[in-house]
Amino acid sequence: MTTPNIAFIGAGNMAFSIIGGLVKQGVDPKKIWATNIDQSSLDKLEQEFQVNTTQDNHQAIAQADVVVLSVKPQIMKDVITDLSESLKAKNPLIISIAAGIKAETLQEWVGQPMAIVRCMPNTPALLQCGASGLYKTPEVSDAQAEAAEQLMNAVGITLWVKDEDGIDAVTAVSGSGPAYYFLFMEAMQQAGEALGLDSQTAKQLTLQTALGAAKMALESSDEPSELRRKVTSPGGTTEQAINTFQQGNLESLVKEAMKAASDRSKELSKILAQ
Ligand SMILES: NC(=O)C1=CN([C@@H]2O[C@H](COP(=O)(O)OP(=O)(O)OC[C@H]3O[C@@H](n4cnc5c(N)ncnc54)[C@H](O)[C@@H]3O)[C@@H](O)[C@H]2O)C=CC1
Ligand SMILES: O=C(O)[C@@H]1CCC=N1
Repeated sequence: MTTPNIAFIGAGNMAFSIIGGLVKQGVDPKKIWATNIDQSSLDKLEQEFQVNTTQDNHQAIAQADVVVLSVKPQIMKDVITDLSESLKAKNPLIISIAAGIKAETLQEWVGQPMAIVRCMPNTPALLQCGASGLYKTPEVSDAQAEAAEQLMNAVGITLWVKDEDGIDAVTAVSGSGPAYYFLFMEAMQQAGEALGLDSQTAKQLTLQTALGAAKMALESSDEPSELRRKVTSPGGTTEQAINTFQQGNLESLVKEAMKAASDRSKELSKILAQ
């Protein structure tokens, strides 16, 4: 892909994953600028990926065709207010990865309508296995939308949502989703240990099983429910485990948990817009 100059403002965990994915995909690290108030985070990025780094957000924006806003939602207002003049002067495509901040709010903080793509990525971007949901404002040109899509395609799959509310759902599914699977892995490893396996054996079996199940679900023409059926012999062992999960209302718990994530995204939109 022809890479634009990209500035990551607030390059912490999530930006680290995206930058790592981009560089591993062959993007020229010299096209990437990363900023942070914390010099040790910048040193790590520079050592691992040889990208340009600076503590000066204005300097990074001055180089950029695309500005990725990747600070925590709670400090976004202060950061944008400070950068408002630089953003207006450069007029880049802005990609915000912050959970729960509406494009309209970002535009208000900049002080004028801007081309904004809201992107909800996830940390497996580091391994080019990310999943991102994208939403664009009317100010985004076709070329800019394509640039945003290409950028995030370099680190995984991208799907556009038509309504901005869709980003709340994407956040609950794939943005936060890796943490749900990690929690499940932790629980399976602990349960394996409780059944007598040593910690390393329980861990390796758990992780390889997660990988194998995800690969099968992705590559098979069968739906996950059918793949599950094929593992579950009538009167066998899996049936006992599945029955136990269902008696514990796993499905409704998952629904409730993901609604809580989506509700928090909506709630943040209201709180942070003030
Ligand atoms: N971590 C995740 O899995 C995901 C995070 N997000 C979003 O990504 C954003 C960042 O999240 P994380 O990377 O987890 O947070 P983080 O805290 O690791 O990264 C933010 C970085 O911004 C730096 N920073 C603070 N003030 C700054 C300033 N004035 N100028 C420059 N840098 C500054 C901090 O030192 C920190 O390293 C959030 O808005 C979050 O909603 C979205 C999807 C997934
Ligand atoms: O927990 C959060 O708020 C962020 C957004 C999605 C994943 N991490």
